[in-house]
Amino acid sequence: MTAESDSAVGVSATRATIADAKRIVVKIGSSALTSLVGGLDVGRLDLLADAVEARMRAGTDVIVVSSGAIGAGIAPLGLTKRPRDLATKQAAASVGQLALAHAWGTSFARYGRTVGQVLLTAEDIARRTNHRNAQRTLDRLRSLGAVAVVNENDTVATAEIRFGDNDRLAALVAHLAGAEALILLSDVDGLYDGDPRKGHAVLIPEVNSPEDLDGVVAGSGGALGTGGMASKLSAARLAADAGVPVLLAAAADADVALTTAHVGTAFAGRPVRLSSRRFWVRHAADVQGDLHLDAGAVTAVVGGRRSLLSAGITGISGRFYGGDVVALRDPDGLVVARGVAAYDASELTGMLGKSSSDLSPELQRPVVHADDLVSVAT
Ligand SMILES: Nc1ncnc2c1ncn2[C@@H]1O[C@H](COP(=O)(O)OP(=O)(O)O)[C@@H](O)[C@H]1O
Ligand SMILES: N[C@@H](CCC(=O)OP(=O)(O)O)C(=O)O
Repeated sequence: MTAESDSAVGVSATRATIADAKRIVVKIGSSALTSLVGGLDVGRLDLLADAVEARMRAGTDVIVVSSGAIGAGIAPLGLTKRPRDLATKQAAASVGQLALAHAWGTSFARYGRTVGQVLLTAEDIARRTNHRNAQRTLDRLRSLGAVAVVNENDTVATAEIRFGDNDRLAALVAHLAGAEALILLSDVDGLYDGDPRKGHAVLIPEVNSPEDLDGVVAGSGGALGTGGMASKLSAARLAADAGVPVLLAAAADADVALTTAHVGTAFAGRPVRLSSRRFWVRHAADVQGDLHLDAGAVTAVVGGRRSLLSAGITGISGRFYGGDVVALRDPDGLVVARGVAAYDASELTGMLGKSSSDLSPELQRPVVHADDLVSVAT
């Protein structure tokens, strides 16, 4: 089989997985749902609800992640462009979220379908107990036949604890909900090798490995979008780690995207997904402190996938407790891995640089066990 036909098989396999998935997350970007002059585009929203309803009737559980709160709040507040400061963004979101939820509710009511609004902060996903709460709410909405419409809880999220963009939120929700596919709908019809607004660019139909992204320039978003193409690529990587394939397509093609998936760019999921715990360590958890490693420990942990022992730690920073996630830094200060610390920072202070035989028996466990450790490079 030639390399070309191999990749053709890859194309149909990923798209078939997306088309056949029994649980999916569909994320709609602000750029597709709102405009600066017209505000919320209710006609577009109806078409999206039509496509989601059709897929649900075909037997798939669908969770919607809808951006657009800030975009929908701009005109009613008499603003003329997307605000930049946090307080005005939050004011716009508080006005716009009401309009957005109402529009989704009205649109799905055409089918007798009930909508549940789920507003999440990054903390709701970073803490494992909150994480389970969100999971239970989504599960119960599904079992009651309602469709969940998720957005970031913009009015309470501060700059430090934001998801940053809804592409990332959608990928985290896909993991949390055990979805088998993620569909990102935007104002662009797929991934191009460069920003299509800036001149000639070529559509990339399939991304099967990081090498397929060589030379791709992921530019910024439009006047209303948040992260541009860079945030979609990092969300696709995050979803791939959870074994979830991603389709990036235009919202105008939502019907095709949600039926055959024969449109846009398809990103393959990892064949071997990270365990739920390691996924959480790498992508979802908040980092509470840092461990500074010597060169030998970096090699053992990153290259050899071994547990981190106190002998290889030269310093610590931050106030963390056993069970918290910490960043592991190399001698140049670069983060090379993340892991769950087995000890409190206060206990670790007296253990630095000591080999296990110099420590009392209760302190001889690894500082970060290999099962709780994820390199940031792989
Ligand atoms: N390499 C690229 N391929 C496709 N689109 C790109 C690329 N680089 C930048 N873009 C721009 O990213 C925009 C989509 O991002 P964004 O505005 O954040 O969308 P959304 O609101 O759907 O999240 C598109 O309008 C497109 O012009
Ligand atoms: N929570 C924000 C969405 C921020 C965001 O990520 O927007 P987008 O890049 O359009 O998906 C809002 O509803 O306006």
